Amino acid sequence: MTTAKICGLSTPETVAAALTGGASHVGFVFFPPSPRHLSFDRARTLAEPVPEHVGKVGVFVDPDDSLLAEAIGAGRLDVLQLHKTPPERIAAIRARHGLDIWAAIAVRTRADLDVAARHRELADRILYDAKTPEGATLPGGMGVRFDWTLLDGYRHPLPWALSGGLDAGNVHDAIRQTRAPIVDVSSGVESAPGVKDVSRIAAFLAAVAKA
Ligand SMILES: O=C(O)c1ccccc1N[C@@H]1O[C@H](COP(=O)(O)O)[C@@H](O)[C@H]1O
Repeated sequence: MTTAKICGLSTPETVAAALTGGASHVGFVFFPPSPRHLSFDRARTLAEPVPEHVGKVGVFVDPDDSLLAEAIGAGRLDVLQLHKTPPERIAAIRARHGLDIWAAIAVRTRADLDVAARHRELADRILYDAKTPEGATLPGGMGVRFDWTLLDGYRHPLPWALSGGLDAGNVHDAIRQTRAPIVDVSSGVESAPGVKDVSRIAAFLAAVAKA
């Protein structure tokens, strides 16, 4: 069965929608250029109602130790999702914080998948995400999708998850085609950048449950 992470939540109402709809994970972004960036106080409030069985994922872009320590404490994080973070830094973060690590791999071509294999001993899960355009402010959360057929026949080095441009209209096909164990969405359940929409969250989670 495929489960779902709803990422970039920033209000109690949308966290509640994710929990009611059966999300396995909720994502909190700690990256100031993002419209989904959270203060530590806001993260503390949002994490409060999340039950034990739902994973709280912090999303970071090559974070330093003080950001990680504050965010982990405020958001009571279970998982660190790391974008654009060099492998040796991932290893150091994992050793220091002892939390599950999801290494985000930016994918546009088959060659990009080679990066995933380098994380075999370093991460707990690979998150295949679409590569955003050259010069983009964000390495994710832009609704960009990659060619899912690149994963056909690919021997995954680790447990994995799929993200990039998913929404309620395409997630069924994404799951059927890739057999992703976890699907991850951000902009596909928004009405504007950074503005999550409870009905889109419900529709996405219903589509995942049906797939
Ligand atoms: O969402 C963000 O603002 C963000 C910022 C920095 C790194 C990653 C970010 N989002 C991640 O991007 C993917 C895909 O998003 P989308 O569904 O295509 O909008 C998702 O894993 C988010 O966690």
